[in-house]
Amino acid sequence: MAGVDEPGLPTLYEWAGGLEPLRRMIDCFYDRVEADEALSGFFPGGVSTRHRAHVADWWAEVLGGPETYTEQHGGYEAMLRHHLGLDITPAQRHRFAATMSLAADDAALPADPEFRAAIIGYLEWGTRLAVENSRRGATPPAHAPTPRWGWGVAPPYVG
Ligand code: HEM
Repeated sequence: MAGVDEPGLPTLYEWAGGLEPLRRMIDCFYDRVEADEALSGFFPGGVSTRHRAHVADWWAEVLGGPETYTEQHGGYEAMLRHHLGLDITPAQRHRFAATMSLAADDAALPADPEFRAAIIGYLEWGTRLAVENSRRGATPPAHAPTPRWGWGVAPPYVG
């Protein structure tokens, strides 16, 4: 899948180094979540390998990689379904986002400001939507494409 940026720019997926580094980030993230008193309650019994793989596939697709989540795991509709009714609080959202930022460091993802700003932008957006969609009685769009994220206002500087 092409990125959403100007032609010639690498996708965020390519810049990250492909699926393996994203899997590493998600693994580091859920290892932290399992030990986190604010977040572990969402995953009674721990976070399965299957769950970790699905979430890594979601991130890969959003960042411009292969469309595995849409083709094999149910796409936007499945992702949405998993969050309905979770009733995520703002404090839990913040911990989730901060923990993912730490996990990006744990996994030694590229640390340049442009890449990190872009993925944190997606994280902030996605977690805030997750809070809204998880509220009791929420009526989010039933169908939507899997989002695509790009570099936004700060692509890598090419001198
Ligand atoms: C950028 C933000 C987020 C992304 C990209 C994301 C992604 C996903 C995806 C793709 C799934 C489904 C995995 C599958 O298909 O098996 C999922 C499930 C889940 N997510 Fe999120 N999520 C986000 C935010 C959150 C937040 C803020 C929380 C809670 C604090 C949360 C808690 C959960 C839980 C508990 C499940 C599993 C539910 C179940 O198994 O029934 N997520 N997430």
